[in-house]
Amino acid sequence: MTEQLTIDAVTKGFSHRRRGFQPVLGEISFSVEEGEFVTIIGPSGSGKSTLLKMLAGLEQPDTGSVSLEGRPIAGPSRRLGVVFQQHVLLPWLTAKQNVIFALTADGSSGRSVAQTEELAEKWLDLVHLTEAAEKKPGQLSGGMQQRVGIARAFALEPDVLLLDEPLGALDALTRHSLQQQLLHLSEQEKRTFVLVTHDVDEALMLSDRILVLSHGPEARVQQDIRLPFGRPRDREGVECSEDYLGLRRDLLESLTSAAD
Ligand SMILES: Nc1ncnc2c1ncn2[C@@H]1O[C@H](COP(=O)(O)OP(=O)(O)OP(=O)(O)O)[C@@H](O)[C@H]1O
Repeated sequence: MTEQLTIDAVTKGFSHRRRGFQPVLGEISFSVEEGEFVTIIGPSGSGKSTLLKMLAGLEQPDTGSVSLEGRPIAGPSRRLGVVFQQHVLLPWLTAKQNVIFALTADGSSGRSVAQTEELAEKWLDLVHLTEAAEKKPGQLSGGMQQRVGIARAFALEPDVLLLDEPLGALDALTRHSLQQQLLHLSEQEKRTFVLVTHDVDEALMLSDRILVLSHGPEARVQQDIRLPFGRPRDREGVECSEDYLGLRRDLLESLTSAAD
Protein backbone atom coordinates (compact mmCIF):
# COMPACT_ATOMS: atom_id res chain seq x y z
CA MET A 1 0.00 0.00 0.00
CA THR A 2 1.12 3.56 -0.70
CA GLU A 3 1.50 6.13 2.04
CA GLN A 4 -0.87 8.94 1.05
CA LEU A 5 -1.08 11.35 3.98
CA THR A 6 1.90 12.05 6.19
CA ILE A 7 1.72 14.02 9.41
CA ASP A 8 5.26 14.47 10.62
CA ALA A 9 6.12 15.96 14.03
CA VAL A 10 3.26 18.45 13.83
CA THR A 11 2.59 20.92 16.64
CA LYS A 12 -0.15 23.53 16.68
CA GLY A 13 -1.43 26.18 19.06
CA PHE A 14 -3.36 29.43 18.93
CA SER A 15 -2.58 32.92 20.22
CA HIS A 16 -5.28 34.52 22.30
CA ARG A 17 -5.45 38.20 23.11
CA ARG A 18 -5.67 37.70 26.88
CA ARG A 19 -4.15 34.27 27.48
CA GLY A 20 -1.30 34.53 24.98
CA PHE A 21 -0.17 31.43 23.07
CA GLN A 22 -2.06 28.24 24.00
CA PRO A 23 -0.62 24.97 22.69
CA VAL A 24 -3.21 22.46 21.41
CA LEU A 25 -1.39 19.62 19.66
CA GLY A 26 1.94 18.28 20.96
CA GLU A 27 4.17 16.45 18.55
CA ILE A 28 1.90 14.38 16.32
CA SER A 29 3.18 11.91 13.72
CA PHE A 30 1.29 9.28 11.76
CA SER A 31 0.60 8.31 8.19
CA VAL A 32 -2.49 7.15 6.33
CA GLU A 33 -2.24 4.69 3.46
CA GLU A 34 -4.18 4.93 0.23
CA GLY A 35 -7.61 3.35 0.66
CA GLU A 36 -7.41 3.29 4.45
CA PHE A 37 -10.26 4.47 6.71
CA VAL A 38 -8.71 6.13 9.76
CA THR A 39 -10.73 7.58 12.62
CA ILE A 40 -9.44 10.14 15.12
CA ILE A 41 -11.11 9.99 18.49
CA GLY A 42 -10.19 11.80 21.72
CA PRO A 43 -11.43 14.02 24.53
CA SER A 44 -13.30 17.21 23.73
CA GLY A 45 -10.88 20.05 23.03
CA SER A 46 -7.90 17.74 22.39
CA GLY A 47 -7.51 19.15 18.88
CA LYS A 48 -9.20 16.60 16.58
CA SER A 49 -10.85 19.24 14.38
CA THR A 50 -7.66 21.29 14.33
CA LEU A 51 -5.79 18.24 13.06
CA LEU A 52 -8.42 17.58 10.38
CA LYS A 53 -8.31 21.24 9.30
CA MET A 54 -4.58 20.93 8.79
CA LEU A 55 -5.17 17.86 6.59
CA ALA A 56 -7.75 19.89 4.64
CA GLY A 57 -5.26 22.74 4.16
CA LEU A 58 -7.46 25.11 6.17
CA GLU A 59 -4.85 25.54 8.94
CA GLN A 60 -1.07 25.29 8.81
CA PRO A 61 1.04 23.53 11.46
CA ASP A 62 3.33 25.64 13.68
CA THR A 63 6.13 23.11 13.28
CA GLY A 64 6.41 19.83 11.38
CA SER A 65 4.68 19.05 8.11
CA VAL A 66 1.45 17.70 6.68
CA SER A 67 1.72 16.26 3.19
CA LEU A 68 -0.28 14.51 0.50
CA GLU A 69 1.81 12.02 -1.46
CA GLY A 70 5.00 13.72 -0.33
CA ARG A 71 3.92 17.31 -1.18
CA PRO A 72 3.11 19.77 1.63
CA ILE A 73 -0.61 20.60 1.88
CA ALA A 74 -0.46 24.36 1.39
CA GLY A 75 -4.20 25.05 1.09
CA PRO A 76 -7.59 23.54 0.21
CA SER A 77 -7.68 21.43 -2.93
CA ARG A 78 -10.16 19.35 -4.92
CA ARG A 79 -8.13 16.28 -4.00
CA LEU A 80 -9.17 16.79 -0.38
CA GLY A 81 -12.95 16.67 0.18
CA VAL A 82 -14.40 17.86 3.47
CA VAL A 83 -17.72 17.21 5.22
CA PHE A 84 -18.34 19.19 8.42
CA GLN A 85 -20.99 18.71 11.09
CA GLN A 86 -22.93 21.67 9.81
CA HIS A 87 -24.02 21.23 6.23
CA VAL A 88 -23.37 24.43 4.31
CA LEU A 89 -25.84 24.19 1.45
CA LEU A 90 -26.92 27.16 -0.61
CA PRO A 91 -30.52 27.73 0.53
CA TRP A 92 -31.79 29.12 -2.78
CA LEU A 93 -30.70 26.03 -4.77
CA THR A 94 -32.32 22.57 -4.80
CA ALA A 95 -30.43 19.52 -3.51
CA LYS A 96 -29.44 18.62 -7.07
CA GLN A 97 -28.43 22.18 -7.94
CA ASN A 98 -26.25 22.26 -4.81
CA VAL A 99 -24.33 19.21 -6.01
CA ILE A 100 -24.13 20.60 -9.57
CA PHE A 101 -22.90 23.94 -8.23
CA ALA A 102 -19.98 22.21 -6.48
CA LEU A 103 -19.22 20.13 -9.58
CA THR A 104 -19.05 23.18 -11.83
CA ALA A 105 -17.57 25.70 -9.37
CA ASP A 106 -14.14 25.85 -10.98
CA GLY A 107 -15.41 25.22 -14.50
CA SER A 108 -12.64 22.76 -15.33
CA SER A 109 -14.33 19.36 -15.22
CA GLY A 110 -14.69 18.87 -18.99
CA ARG A 111 -18.15 17.29 -18.49
CA SER A 112 -21.18 18.28 -20.52
CA VAL A 113 -24.25 19.72 -18.77
CA ALA A 114 -26.02 16.36 -19.17
CA GLN A 115 -23.05 14.43 -17.74
CA THR A 116 -22.87 16.78 -14.75
CA GLU A 117 -26.59 16.32 -14.09
CA GLU A 118 -26.21 12.58 -14.37
CA LEU A 119 -23.35 12.56 -11.89
CA ALA A 120 -25.32 14.68 -9.40
CA GLU A 121 -28.32 12.34 -9.78
CA LYS A 122 -26.13 9.28 -9.30
CA TRP A 123 -24.75 10.60 -6.02
CA LEU A 124 -28.11 11.74 -4.71
CA ASP A 125 -29.41 8.28 -5.53
CA LEU A 126 -26.51 6.63 -3.67
CA VAL A 127 -27.52 8.52 -0.51
CA HIS A 128 -31.21 7.67 -1.16
CA LEU A 129 -32.25 11.21 -1.99
CA THR A 130 -33.59 10.83 -5.52
CA GLU A 131 -37.05 11.90 -4.44
CA ALA A 132 -35.75 14.98 -2.69
CA ALA A 133 -33.46 16.09 -5.55
CA GLU A 134 -35.69 19.01 -6.54
CA LYS A 135 -36.27 20.24 -2.98
CA LYS A 136 -34.48 23.18 -1.41
CA PRO A 137 -32.55 22.77 1.87
CA GLY A 138 -35.35 24.47 3.85
CA GLN A 139 -37.69 21.64 2.81
CA LEU A 140 -35.26 18.91 3.93
CA SER A 141 -34.65 17.43 7.40
CA GLY A 142 -31.21 17.83 9.06
CA GLY A 143 -30.33 14.23 8.11
CA MET A 144 -31.33 14.79 4.48
CA GLN A 145 -29.32 18.01 4.30
CA GLN A 146 -26.31 16.18 5.68
CA ARG A 147 -26.77 13.49 3.02
CA VAL A 148 -26.73 16.21 0.35
CA GLY A 149 -23.44 17.42 1.88
CA ILE A 150 -22.04 13.87 1.74
CA ALA A 151 -23.26 13.37 -1.87
CA ARG A 152 -21.66 16.68 -2.84
CA ALA A 153 -18.31 15.80 -1.27
CA PHE A 154 -18.25 12.30 -2.86
CA ALA A 155 -19.39 13.60 -6.27
CA LEU A 156 -16.26 15.73 -6.48
CA GLU A 157 -14.30 12.43 -6.41
CA PRO A 158 -11.51 13.63 -4.11
CA ASP A 159 -8.63 11.28 -3.32
CA VAL A 160 -9.15 11.80 0.40
CA LEU A 161 -12.41 12.44 2.25
CA LEU A 162 -12.10 14.30 5.55
CA LEU A 163 -15.18 13.96 7.72
CA ASP A 164 -15.47 16.12 10.84
CA GLU A 165 -18.29 14.73 13.01
CA PRO A 166 -20.49 14.52 9.90
CA LEU A 167 -23.28 12.77 11.81
CA GLY A 168 -22.80 14.57 15.13
CA ALA A 169 -25.88 16.77 14.92
CA LEU A 170 -28.32 13.98 14.00
CA ASP A 171 -30.75 11.95 16.12
CA ALA A 172 -29.73 8.39 17.00
CA LEU A 173 -31.92 6.68 14.40
CA THR A 174 -30.86 8.90 11.47
CA ARG A 175 -27.28 8.60 12.63
CA HIS A 176 -27.47 4.82 12.64
CA SER A 177 -28.88 4.72 9.11
CA LEU A 178 -26.32 7.21 7.80
CA GLN A 179 -23.49 5.21 9.39
CA GLN A 180 -24.74 2.28 7.37
CA GLN A 181 -24.75 4.37 4.19
CA LEU A 182 -21.25 5.69 4.92
CA LEU A 183 -20.05 2.13 5.48
CA HIS A 184 -21.40 1.05 2.09
CA LEU A 185 -20.10 4.13 0.28
CA SER A 186 -16.65 3.83 1.79
CA GLU A 187 -16.45 0.16 0.81
CA GLN A 188 -17.73 0.78 -2.73
CA GLU A 189 -15.62 3.84 -3.41
CA LYS A 190 -12.28 2.70 -1.99
CA ARG A 191 -10.99 6.16 -1.26
CA THR A 192 -8.96 7.28 1.71
CA PHE A 193 -11.02 8.48 4.67
CA VAL A 194 -10.15 10.39 7.83
CA LEU A 195 -13.07 10.72 10.22
CA VAL A 196 -13.31 12.67 13.47
CA THR A 197 -15.98 11.41 15.83
CA HIS A 198 -16.90 11.16 19.52
CA ASP A 199 -18.81 7.95 18.88
CA VAL A 200 -16.84 4.81 19.73
CA ASP A 201 -19.34 2.50 17.97
CA GLU A 202 -19.19 4.62 14.80
CA ALA A 203 -15.38 4.48 14.91
CA LEU A 204 -15.38 0.70 15.37
CA MET A 205 -17.94 0.09 12.65
CA LEU A 206 -16.38 2.26 9.93
CA SER A 207 -12.62 2.24 10.42
CA ASP A 208 -9.60 0.17 9.56
CA ARG A 209 -7.62 2.04 12.22
CA ILE A 210 -8.43 4.24 15.19
CA LEU A 211 -6.07 6.90 16.55
CA VAL A 212 -6.81 7.99 20.11
CA LEU A 213 -5.63 11.48 21.03
CA SER A 214 -4.65 12.20 24.61
CA HIS A 215 -6.07 15.09 26.60
CA GLY A 216 -4.66 18.49 25.65
CA PRO A 217 -2.90 20.81 25.90
CA GLU A 218 -0.18 19.31 23.75
CA ALA A 219 -2.29 16.29 22.83
CA ARG A 220 -0.50 13.32 21.30
CA VAL A 221 -1.48 10.09 19.62
CA GLN A 222 -1.98 7.90 22.68
CA GLN A 223 -3.03 4.75 20.82
CA ASP A 224 -2.98 3.56 17.22
CA ILE A 225 -5.34 0.59 16.95
CA ARG A 226 -5.67 -1.58 13.85
CA LEU A 227 -9.11 -3.20 13.78
CA PRO A 228 -9.43 -6.92 13.09
CA PHE A 229 -12.75 -6.74 11.19
CA GLY A 230 -12.71 -7.68 7.51
CA ARG A 231 -14.59 -6.10 4.61
CA PRO A 232 -17.27 -5.94 3.41
CA ARG A 233 -18.59 -5.50 6.92
CA ASP A 234 -21.85 -6.64 8.27
CA ARG A 235 -22.94 -4.55 11.21
CA GLU A 236 -24.62 -7.31 13.19
CA GLY A 237 -21.71 -9.69 12.70
CA VAL A 238 -19.16 -7.10 13.86
CA GLU A 239 -21.21 -5.93 16.83
CA CYS A 240 -21.66 -9.46 18.13
CA SER A 241 -17.99 -10.41 17.89
CA GLU A 242 -15.85 -10.74 21.00
CA ASP A 243 -13.20 -8.49 19.44
CA TYR A 244 -15.77 -5.71 19.13
CA LEU A 245 -16.85 -5.87 22.74
CA GLY A 246 -13.26 -5.98 24.01
CA LEU A 247 -12.12 -3.09 21.78
CA ARG A 248 -15.18 -1.05 22.71
CA ARG A 249 -14.43 -1.50 26.41
CA ASP A 250 -10.73 -0.62 25.98
CA LEU A 251 -11.52 2.46 23.89
CA LEU A 252 -14.08 3.75 26.37
CA GLU A 253 -11.56 3.18 29.17
CA SER A 254 -8.75 4.99 27.41
CA LEU A 255 -11.06 7.89 26.49
CA THR A 256 -12.15 8.19 30.12
CA SER A 257 -8.56 8.10 31.35
CA ALA A 258 -7.49 10.59 28.64
CA ALA A 259 -10.21 12.98 29.79
CA ASP A 260 -9.09 12.89 33.48
N1 LIG B 1 -9.08 29.27 15.22
C1 LIG B 1 -8.89 29.10 16.53
N2 LIG B 1 -8.46 30.11 17.31
C2 LIG B 1 -8.22 29.94 18.62
N3 LIG B 1 -8.37 28.76 19.27
C3 LIG B 1 -8.77 27.72 18.56
C4 LIG B 1 -9.05 27.81 17.15
N4 LIG B 1 -9.43 26.60 16.70
C5 LIG B 1 -9.40 25.77 17.76
N5 LIG B 1 -9.01 26.44 18.87
C6 LIG B 1 -8.83 25.86 20.21
O1 LIG B 1 -8.10 24.65 20.06
C7 LIG B 1 -8.54 23.68 20.99
C8 LIG B 1 -8.88 22.40 20.24
O2 LIG B 1 -10.06 22.63 19.44
P1 LIG B 1 -10.63 21.52 18.46
O3 LIG B 1 -11.93 22.03 17.97
O4 LIG B 1 -9.59 21.16 17.48
O5 LIG B 1 -10.84 20.29 19.47
P2 LIG B 1 -11.72 18.99 19.28
O6 LIG B 1 -10.94 17.88 19.88
O7 LIG B 1 -12.16 18.85 17.88
O8 LIG B 1 -12.98 19.36 20.21
P3 LIG B 1 -14.48 18.78 20.23
O9 LIG B 1 -14.33 17.31 20.43
O10 LIG B 1 -15.08 19.44 21.42
O11 LIG B 1 -15.11 19.16 18.93
C9 LIG B 1 -9.71 24.30 21.74
O12 LIG B 1 -9.25 24.80 22.97
C10 LIG B 1 -10.15 25.42 20.84
O13 LIG B 1 -10.71 26.47 21.59
